[in-house]
Amino acid sequence: MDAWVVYESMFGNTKALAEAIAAGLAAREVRVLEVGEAPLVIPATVGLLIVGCPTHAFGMSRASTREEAAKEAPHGVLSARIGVREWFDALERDASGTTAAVTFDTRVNRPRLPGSAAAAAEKRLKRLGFATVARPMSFYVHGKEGPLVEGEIERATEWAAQLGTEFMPVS
Ligand SMILES: Cc1cc2nc3c(=O)[nH]c(=O)nc-3n(C[C@H](O)[C@H](O)[C@H](O)COP(=O)(O)O)c2cc1C
Repeated sequence: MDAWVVYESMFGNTKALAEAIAAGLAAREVRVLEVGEAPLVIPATVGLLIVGCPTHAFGMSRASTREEAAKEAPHGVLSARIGVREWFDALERDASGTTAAVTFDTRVNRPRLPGSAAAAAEKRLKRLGFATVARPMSFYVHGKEGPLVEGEIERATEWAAQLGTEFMPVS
């Protein structure tokens, strides 16, 4: 079984976590895919789908929030074409209902700021028939453009290692 890590990222923080998560799943077949490049059908060989996105306006990004982000990125944003929301709009349902799926997001490190793109993404995956198997996870950045709060890369690697042990045991 393979694992896919599909991410959306404007300034690179969510991408860095996606790569850390792939590292945490070491010894398994892992593909890291930018959401604009991610296929619209998840092959049956994928046993674990991990989807990550930045929190924008208390939820998943929209074209308007990505445009806002682009204004603050003179060299352009990484996910310039679509976000996870639009990918879900086009993604084929999981007919088997057995593909394990987990979501994560990035959010600013401000106490009591509500809203999590990962929680919204989990709901969409459930409606698409995926078997959401772990609670949505948030990782924190210092400001809109980052950087990541110290220790978040390591926390992401450890989180992925636990997911791997639980849902993709290496025989
Ligand atoms: C338009 C816009 C709206 C945002 N809204 C929120 C928000 O509601 N809550 C939050 O915690 N962070 C918010 N942020 C900060 C993003 O979560 C942050 O930019 C992101 O986590 C950085 O990850 P990235 O580099 O992968 O894009 C917002 C950022 C932008 C650009």
